[in-house]
Amino acid sequence: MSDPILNDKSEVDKDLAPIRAQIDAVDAQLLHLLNERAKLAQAVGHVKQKHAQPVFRPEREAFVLQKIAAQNPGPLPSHSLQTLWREVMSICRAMEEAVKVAYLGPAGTYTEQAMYKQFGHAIDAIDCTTVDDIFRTVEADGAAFGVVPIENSIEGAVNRTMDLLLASPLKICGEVSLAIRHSMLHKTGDMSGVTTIVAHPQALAQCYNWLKQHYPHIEQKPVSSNAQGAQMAAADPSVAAIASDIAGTKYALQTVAASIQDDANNRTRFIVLAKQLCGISPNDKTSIILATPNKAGAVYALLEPFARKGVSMLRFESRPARQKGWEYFFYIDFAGHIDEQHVREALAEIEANAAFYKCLGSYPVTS
Ligand SMILES: O=C(O)C(=O)C[C@]1(C(=O)O)C=C[C@@H](O)C=C1
Repeated sequence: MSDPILNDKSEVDKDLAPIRAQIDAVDAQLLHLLNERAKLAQAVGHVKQKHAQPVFRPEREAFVLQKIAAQNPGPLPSHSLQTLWREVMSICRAMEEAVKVAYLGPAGTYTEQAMYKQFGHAIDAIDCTTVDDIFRTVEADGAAFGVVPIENSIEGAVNRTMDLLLASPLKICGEVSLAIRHSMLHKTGDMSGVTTIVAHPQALAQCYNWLKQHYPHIEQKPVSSNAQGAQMAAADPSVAAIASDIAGTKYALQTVAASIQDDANNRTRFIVLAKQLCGISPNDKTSIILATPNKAGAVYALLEPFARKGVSMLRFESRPARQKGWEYFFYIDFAGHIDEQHVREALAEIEANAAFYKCLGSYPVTS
């Protein structure tokens, strides 16, 4: 008697074979077209080299991604295609030149995730131990770009980044927003012998209620990054770490509990630092730092040109000024690009009246 399972299998194979032949044919076309695209990127690379232009053009990539979503006939979701296209552009870019990007390491941090989200994986990633290190590396041309966290939806601004932006000559040429999902990670998954939970102080704060409810008696120890905590947990079973599942996989840890952050909408925004300025994209924002003379109504008066010229403010943060004479520096993000007429006019008036003015750059908005 013939085996029914084998019979079924050959039936399935018979039905699949013609569809798989079509997939093979489509793959061959994709392969050809992707290589054609890479050759064109190489040609772009030669032109850029001739005119000493930077290889990475965030505004052009923003246009390409917008076009992909606008022209997408489906059924593939646009956001998935955009993820794919970021990698395609990353590989094409690498054919022009290997782009060096400094990030807050070690491997497995959220900053690493943000870097790959922005640049794709075909880059030379350089891991740095502090935000200061990233600024220094890019300033000294050790990397063309740096990715640093700037604000978290629960914890607010990353003060060190804000302070360094004030002093550094670097510009902002991009931003990345990342959903932050923390997991409790342990070498074996058995928490009974754990005496210490380690994580970056922001991660400990973001899981405050969950930790109070589940592990109120275990000591919490802040470390310089969640990935460093994951490394510690991998080496010592008395240590558990709060970090991403990606870090867990990287350091061969078990997930004891996933998504333990107190706020389900926990997001961190990162910025991309560079020496280069960014051209106009389909949807830009600009970041500036201001200080006003210390008198009543000064901030209102200083920002009045924004209202008059129709410029929308997106973010307003203050940092205490250390120098004498000013009380605060104001960090302002607004919609638009410095090369747009109405923005240029508003900024010219603001700069003329400010006690301090610094433009950090215009760059494509990302969700
Ligand atoms: O259009 C360019 O300037 C390119 O270099 C091509 C390309 C792409 O692959 O589409 C690659 C890198 C740039 O960052 C932008 C776009």
